[in-house]
Formats: sequence, C-alpha cells, structure tokens
Amino acid sequence: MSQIPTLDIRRFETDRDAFVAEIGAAYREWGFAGIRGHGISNDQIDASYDVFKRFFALPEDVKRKYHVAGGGGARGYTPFGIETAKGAQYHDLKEFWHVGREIPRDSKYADVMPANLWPNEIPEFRSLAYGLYQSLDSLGSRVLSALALHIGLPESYFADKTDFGNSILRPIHYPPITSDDVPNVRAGAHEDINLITLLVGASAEGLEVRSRKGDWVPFTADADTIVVNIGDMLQRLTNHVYPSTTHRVVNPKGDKARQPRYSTPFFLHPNPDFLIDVLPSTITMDNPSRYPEAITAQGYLEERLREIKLK
Ligand SMILES: O=C(O)CCC(=O)C(=O)O
Ligand SMILES: [Fe+2]
Repeated sequence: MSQIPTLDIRRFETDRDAFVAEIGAAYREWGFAGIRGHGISNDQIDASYDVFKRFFALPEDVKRKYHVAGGGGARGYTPFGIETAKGAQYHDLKEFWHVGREIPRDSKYADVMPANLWPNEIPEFRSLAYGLYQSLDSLGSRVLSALALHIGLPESYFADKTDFGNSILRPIHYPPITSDDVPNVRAGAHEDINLITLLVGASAEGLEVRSRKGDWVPFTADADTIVVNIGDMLQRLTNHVYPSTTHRVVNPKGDKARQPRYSTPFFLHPNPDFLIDVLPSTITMDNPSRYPEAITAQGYLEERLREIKLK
C-alpha cells in the first residue's frame, strides 16, 4: 500500500466483509484513510465553513470575549500563540474555536464537559456548528463499528462508550503567511489525543502524514472526502494494532502561503469515565501488552492537555 487509501463507506452496508477487511488494513498500515460516500452534503459543509470564516474575520477584541482564561481551551475561542505541539519550540500558526457536546447540566459529566459558548455576532453559528458536530459524531460511530469488527469485537462495541463522549469540533483558521522567514509551521508534528479524528474540508494542501518508513506523505483529500485518522486513545486501547500516526500542517510555498487555510477536525472522544484498558484480543505473543495500567479517558486527556500547553 504505497498510498493512503480512500474508501466509500456505503460499502459497509452493501459489501461488509470486504469493506471491513480493507478499512482495517488501511488503518493498520497508515492510521489514516479518506472516507467518501459519507452522506454529509456539500451544502452543509459549505454553510458551516461560511459561518466559521465570518467568525474568524471578526475583530480580535470581539473574538477574545469568547476566550475562557484558565479553561484549557475546552470551549469557545483560543487565540494565536497558545497551542504548541509536544516538544516543539514554537507555537502553531493558528486560532480556533471549540464546540463540545450539549449535555443536561445535571449530568454526571457536567463538571468535565462545560456548557458551550456561542458568538452573539453570528446567530447562525450555533445551529450550523452543532449540526456538523452531530453529523460527524454519527459518521465517526460508523467508522468505529467497522474498526471494532476488524479486531473481533461486536459492531456495537463503542456505542455505549461514546454516547456521552467528550468530543470536540474544532474550526481552525491558519492566516496567510506574510513573511518568508517564520520559524514555525501551521501545525507542528503531533498525534491526536482522542479515539479517532474526522477532518472535514482539508482540501487546501498542507496536511502531511508520516509513513511507517518515516517519510512525510502529503495527503490532500478531494472535496467530497473526509479524512479520518486514529488518535492515541484508540492506539492505546488496541495495543498499537491501530497506530496513531504523526501528522503536521506545513506552510505552502510561494504565493500559496498568502492564502489562509481553514480546516475543521472533529475529535471523537469516549465518555469521560471510560477506562482505557488494552483489549485482550489485541494482545499476542509478538505484541504483549504495552500498557499494563488502565487510565480513564478524562485522566488521560488532562495529562495530554498539559503537554500541549492548553492546560
Ligand atoms: O488543519 C488540518 O488539516 C489538521 C489539523 C490537525 O491535525 C489538528 O488540529 O489536530
Ligand atoms: Fe491533528
């Protein structure tokens, strides 16, 4: 497999066994795949991007009203100059907004899943952003079902472990790069923290994925393709059968650097109290358990947020 595969998820209904085998092989090798036939319309994606762009175009002091100091970037706006890839010298060249799951405020998860903020300046933001959140959440569940089947778990294995998942939709704006000598890249090399990430609209170039051999492979998806990758929580749960692959967003060369980039990852997380304990079916003689100790999803998240300077 010399290229990152793109698969049509409609085959999960029509050609299940072959689809599960192919998606499983793609993720074992790359930790990344493109997903098409997902049913999320271009109109929905375009309308969502339109409100995200309008938000980022607001004056800095207006956006800053939605930055929660000490909130770990969990909800609302995070300005430039904060998130820094683990071990990196310079911060990323991006600003972003976080939408979380809407849960009853008397839920047992309410302490660690705060209420959303919404920008008053853009009334349509809320319904479009949360609509996209829900669409990506259900697409993510379908991908997880296929990944579960491939490693001998029931199709519904993840359902009751992600139904109150602490998942985040993150519209990102990388502004135009106006000088030739910035020492930073748009997003430094990193792995995602969560179970899986669904990246919608990564059609502008810049995303690069590290292959098993260590080469950086550009992955610019077609407009109708959602990029889905494995994060560290699923890597840990599956004892590295599904690898959480390092990726980054590089600055384009020449005039293209003068274009902004917008992208929107959805970080699909388990329920905060889900215990990440290596699945017995992924432990073999050749691959003994790499994590003898279990950790809750929330405990793991807090450790990792400190590393990337969001906490
Ligand atoms: O902008 C992108 O395409 C990727 C962003 C990313 O990898 C992240 O936010 O974790
Ligand atoms: Fe990422």
